[in-house]
Amino acid sequence: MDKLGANAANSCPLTPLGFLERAATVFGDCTSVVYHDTVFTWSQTFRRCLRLASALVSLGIKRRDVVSVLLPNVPAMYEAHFGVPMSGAVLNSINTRLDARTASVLLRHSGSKLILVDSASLPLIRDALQLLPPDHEPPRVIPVEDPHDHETATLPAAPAGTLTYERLLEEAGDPGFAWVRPASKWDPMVLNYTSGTTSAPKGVVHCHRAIFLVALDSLVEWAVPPRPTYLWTLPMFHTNGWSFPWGMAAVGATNVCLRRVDAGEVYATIARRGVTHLCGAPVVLNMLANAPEGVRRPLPLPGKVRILTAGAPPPAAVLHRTEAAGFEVSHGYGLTETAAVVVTCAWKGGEWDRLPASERARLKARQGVRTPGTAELDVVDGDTGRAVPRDGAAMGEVVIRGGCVTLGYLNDDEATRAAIRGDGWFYTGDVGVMHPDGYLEIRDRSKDVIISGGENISSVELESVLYGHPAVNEAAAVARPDEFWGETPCAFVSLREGAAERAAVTSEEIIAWCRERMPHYMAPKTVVFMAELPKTSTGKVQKYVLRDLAKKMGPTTGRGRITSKM
Ligand SMILES: Nc1ncnc2c1ncn2[C@@H]1O[C@H](COP(=O)(O)OP(=O)(O)OP(=O)(O)O)[C@@H](O)[C@H]1O
Repeated sequence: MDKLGANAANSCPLTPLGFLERAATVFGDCTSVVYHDTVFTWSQTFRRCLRLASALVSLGIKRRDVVSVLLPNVPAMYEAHFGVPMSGAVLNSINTRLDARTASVLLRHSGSKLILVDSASLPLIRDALQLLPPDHEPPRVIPVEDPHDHETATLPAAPAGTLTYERLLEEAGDPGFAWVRPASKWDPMVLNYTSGTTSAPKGVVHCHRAIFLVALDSLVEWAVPPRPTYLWTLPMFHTNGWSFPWGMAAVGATNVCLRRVDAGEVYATIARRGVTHLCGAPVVLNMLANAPEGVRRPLPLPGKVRILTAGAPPPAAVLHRTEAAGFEVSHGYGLTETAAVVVTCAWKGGEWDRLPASERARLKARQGVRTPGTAELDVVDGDTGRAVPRDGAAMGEVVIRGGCVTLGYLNDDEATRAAIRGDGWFYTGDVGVMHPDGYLEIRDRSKDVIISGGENISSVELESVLYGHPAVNEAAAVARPDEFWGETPCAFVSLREGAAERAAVTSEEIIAWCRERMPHYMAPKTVVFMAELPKTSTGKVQKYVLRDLAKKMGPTTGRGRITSKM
């Protein structure tokens, strides 16, 4: 036994890029990507990705160079997930909703050599490049045109001779290219910036091995069958669409691209294409569930549509409403640093299935257990580093270990050391409890906990009660300074369009609703109505913006309740 181990045949570097080569063999004539009337098969997608990879090499891109993309969910974005790393480069997806200043900071930080840019984002990228320091070599810009989009179609065409994406593939691409395989499973493959919810975005690097593991793990955990029809509602720029660009090649899916996500388009596409699977942050579920009846067509849904939600805590009321609209919802938890969902509320069936719908939603709002591919998950006490009791009450920091964890933050050793510690855990910065049945429940981000009179108040718990109010569309709770208690909860809410209860709702009523359902000290002392809550580009509520607003309102005086409209 002692002499056996790794050998030349069993230790070739793990990479998800091989999924595409296999898909071209198994599913060669089946649809791979569809966007309006553009339809590709798996053998075409494979050849287009090889063309992209070889064209990048011909432009001077080398192993470990960073190649960025600033694209919505169009076919070129899907192809970049294979084509860019098949050239040996590291794929860096930039969020299309960023402003020029942030995009410029990311381009500078990543040292990006080339960027594929959607026509609609060309003005933004031009501004971003102008903000780069004069001694910084700017990335080469390759425009990606979209003949199907009426907004970009009205933009002036690229000047003759411009090397656009399609011309690059056509003129410099070799469909028989021997793609650049990673030299090691640890070779970097993707660089993603965090959403910037709590601090400036950090550059998270993942290797081929991690992406290989999480892509397969996510398919297994979500029980994705062969040949699903997958609707791209989740932006691929958001943590690489939680690894599903690669996973969908492994199962030979039909990838239905969607440039913009609105409820009407999603419902219409589900019916037109026979969609079976889609992913979305809770904000997308809320949009689908709260869409007016005229938009929610056809009713009932034409077939089983499964949604995986992650990215922010889904309130039980939102899960309940989405399932009532006919979707089958799975709930997962992950971070940019874990490349995809690594914890899921694995559904036990049996007794759980027999519970009332609202109780099922409450159970499903828990984040759950580690996925099969994640080695370990725990909640530890910040002072002792020991696991907290599994009593559903003791709070601690959520820690994870496994092949999914990032190589680290690009050019930020201090942040890497703070997150990946000597004790072998990755510290998530999320606060949670472990229930007696071994299921994790996130209570907050450590920076979002409200501390009132020495008691920790979970903003997530309070939000879940607020979401249960029939007139509430969105809710977020933050700390407001208080002269007596230190901090008190301040709720920001937007109201549902057309809800009968909307006209009559008052802040007193919202406060009373909460006080009936939770300990009084946890109920908001202040309620602020807003037309819409401020969100990050990945759809998360920007609590730091709300915290600033709450601070600017000045301290409450302990017992006073102040309400306002914004
Ligand atoms: N199912 C979930 N339930 C609760 N929170 C979730 C869930 N999924 C993700 N999250 C939250 O999202 C975070 C990961 O988000 P992401 O990696 O996009 O960047 P960010 O943390 O929002 O940004 P930054 O690190 O720059 O502040 C997690 O740490 C957690 O707080």
